[in-house]
Amino acid sequence: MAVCPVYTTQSLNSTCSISTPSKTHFSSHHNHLVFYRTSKRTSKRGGSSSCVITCSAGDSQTVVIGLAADSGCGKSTFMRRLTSVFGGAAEPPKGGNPDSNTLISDMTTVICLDDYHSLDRTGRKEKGVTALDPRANDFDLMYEQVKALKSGIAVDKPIYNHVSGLLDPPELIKPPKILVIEGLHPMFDERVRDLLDFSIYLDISNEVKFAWKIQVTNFLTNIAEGHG
Ligand SMILES: Nc1ncnc2c1ncn2[C@@H]1O[C@H](COP(=O)(O)OP(=O)(O)OP(=O)(O)O)[C@@H](O)[C@H]1O
Ligand SMILES: O=C(CO)[C@H](O)[C@H](O)COP(=O)(O)O
Repeated sequence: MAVCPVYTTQSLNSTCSISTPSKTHFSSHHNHLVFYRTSKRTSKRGGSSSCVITCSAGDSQTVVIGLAADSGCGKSTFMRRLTSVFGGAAEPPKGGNPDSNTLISDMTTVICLDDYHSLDRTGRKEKGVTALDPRANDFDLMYEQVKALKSGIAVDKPIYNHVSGLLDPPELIKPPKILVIEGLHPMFDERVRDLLDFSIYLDISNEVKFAWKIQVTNFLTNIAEGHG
């Protein structure tokens, strides 16, 4: 399995290319990437190595990228960086639900798979399952909607409201050039997995994960105590 730092150029249909310098490293196996941190590596010639990844689909077809990671492992942070490289600021749908999890930029729409929770917060508590449990997610709807978007058909996607813990009325999602589905389970269901042109897993060690959690907790505590 090849391993190299992510000084990566990706090109889509040879018309769009991105360059994302990062300290994160990845290993490449077929078209699946596993990101992780490691010590600095250099090529045999002494310089940093680089890797070019190409992902393409038919001109009229939406390219679908799946980004999987556990909660709090940097999916949003990674996506913000990725979408900004594709162009334009990523923003929630204009005039829509202020608690929408969707981000739209010039070429890219990022859908959060939390929106396919079939059980709301109370429902999960009653059933004794977490959001990570496949039984708490509607994979049939996820498949139907990702398939429709990939085929150029708009969908009314549900919204899981992280503020209230409830399922809100759906929002209209139009097919973008690049569709990113990010969340706990973009690769769990075989039908959804087969729709992915490119998949990414952020594999964050517990040590780093806990450090980030502490960072967030300290930040929120400071705000709550008025030191923000
Ligand atoms: N590469 C990074 N370096 C340092 N901190 C990071 C990095 N990526 C994410 N973080 C921090 O980790 C925290 C969680 O990141 P983020 O919100 O992107 O994760 P998430 O997977 O989208 O979370 P959730 O599942 O709750 O939606 C944030 O405070 C963010 O600043
Ligand atoms: O972010 C998550 C998974 O990706 C959350 O863990 C899950 O959606 C449950 O959300 P909440 O704790 O707001 O009810």
